Amino acid sequence: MSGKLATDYPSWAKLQELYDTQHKSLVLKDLFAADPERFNKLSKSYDNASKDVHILADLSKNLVNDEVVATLLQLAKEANVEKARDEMFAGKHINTSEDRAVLHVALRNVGGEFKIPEAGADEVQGVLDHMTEFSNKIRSGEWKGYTGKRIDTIVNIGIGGSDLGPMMVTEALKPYGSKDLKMHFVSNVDGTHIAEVTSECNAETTLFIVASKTFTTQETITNAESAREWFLKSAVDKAHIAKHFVALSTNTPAVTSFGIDSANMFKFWDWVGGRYSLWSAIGLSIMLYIGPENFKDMLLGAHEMDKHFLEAPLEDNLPVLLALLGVWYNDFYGAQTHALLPYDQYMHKFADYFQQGDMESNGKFVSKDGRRVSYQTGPIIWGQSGTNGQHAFYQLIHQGTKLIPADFLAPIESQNPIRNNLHHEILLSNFFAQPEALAFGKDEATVAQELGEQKSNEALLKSKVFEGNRPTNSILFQKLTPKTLGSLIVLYEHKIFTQGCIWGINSFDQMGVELGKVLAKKILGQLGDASKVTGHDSSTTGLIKHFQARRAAL
Ligand SMILES: O=P(O)(O)OC[C@H]1O[C@](O)(CO)[C@@H](O)[C@@H]1O
Repeated sequence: MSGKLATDYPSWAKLQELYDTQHKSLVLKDLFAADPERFNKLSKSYDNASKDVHILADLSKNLVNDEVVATLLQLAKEANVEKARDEMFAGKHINTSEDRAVLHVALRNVGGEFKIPEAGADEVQGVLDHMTEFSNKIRSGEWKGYTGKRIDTIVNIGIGGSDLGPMMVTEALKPYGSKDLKMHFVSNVDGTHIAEVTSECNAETTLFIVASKTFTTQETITNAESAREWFLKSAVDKAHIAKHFVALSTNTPAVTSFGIDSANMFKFWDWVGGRYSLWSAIGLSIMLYIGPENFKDMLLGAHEMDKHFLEAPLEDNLPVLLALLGVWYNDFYGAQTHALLPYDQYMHKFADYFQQGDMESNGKFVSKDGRRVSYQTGPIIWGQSGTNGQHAFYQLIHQGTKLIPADFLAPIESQNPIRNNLHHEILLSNFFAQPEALAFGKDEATVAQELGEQKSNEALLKSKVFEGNRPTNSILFQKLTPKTLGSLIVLYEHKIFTQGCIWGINSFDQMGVELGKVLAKKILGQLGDASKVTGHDSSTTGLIKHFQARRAAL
């Protein structure tokens, strides 16, 4: 990493100048009218070697011209994105604040193609083999619960990266999931979460997966202890825990002191960041559900997108292009957010997943070398599946006062082509229509013509105008298979990496989550006794005391 700030690059100043002098003329209607080849020039195809993953990313509905694109690419060069990328793949300790390598790419290094020194290939394969053997036993019914019955319910207990990835992927790959396993995910420390889930479980046939990289996370350990207490109410004998609790962690001593046999621990390493860990042992719930072969396919799809990121020239490199366009809106247009809008019901957790992936990675105001940056870093990521979002928040995207760049994603083939694909055609009509409406809008003259007599109603006339010129990426993929999903996730992972690199921040630590945790621990020690409530501001003290008084009156 260069240790530079984004503002140190000559292309940064050039982009500002381009924005100042040209943004008023970057009007999609005009840009398309001026260049009939715009779609062909600005849409990029990705096909893997075996031709079973196809992605088309149409970037033409962005507020850019050739000069802006060239300058953005120049920014990637000046920021040494390629060098930083190569350093990540080579195992350099690019997570500088924690002095760690960042090697989630090693977890999907199918066939050992990349030579990555720090990540022991044997160890990675060893854990995959352990996961495979265990998954096969559960899925075949060979693994029995304490009364001799097969496991039919999986409860993954974890939070953040130890929850969101497995949950998003098991939802996305439901068509590949086992019909014999019911999947649950418990994350929130609110007792309601574990209580509601266990109320649907039978202790004799439930497997709890305690997923925590550190095995110290308060929410996860509390939920795991409650699950163990619930389980022992039925099973009584602690020896039965071995058949019903497994752990996914880097922390062997904490796992064994919890009472989980080290043989039932699936290991990973400190070079796997929590929000990049679904490819590791943290993905055990995914493998149990979709089976080892499909899990391997997902890794392969991920690996192939890694290769694309490594090998494609910057101007054809999908993660790099998405990242650069994001920087253009985030830093020059002042866009605060970025919406992820998958038109595939199976991807309904995709935006939730990348809220952590992106915001925990790039929500940083300090550069790698400790300087306060003077520009915007990570955007607010949000969204939900289409067409539901259309009936919730699209009003604001179309006619609100904020610029909201958005990615639309959709499969060409539906997993459920019911009624001769009628639903899918309606869905995709919306997928095509929304970016068109956002880009080209509807002008006052057209509205007036449509209104006829009513056009004299000025307020009505104005309220029906769509200004357009709202940028989108449209990403069409063939079908949401394990391989394709693996590729799509990695597309966004490397987008985040590229942006972090340009902004000069460390995308791989998460210091911003610590302070709240420390304060909560201190407050927990004071909650039981009003006389102990000290060391807070008057608001926090007032709130705690109000809670204590109302609780005491119960
Ligand atoms: O897997 P662990 O160690 O329980 O951590 C859970 C999550 O907590 C965080 O450390 C902070 O939210 C995330 O980065 C991580 O994914």
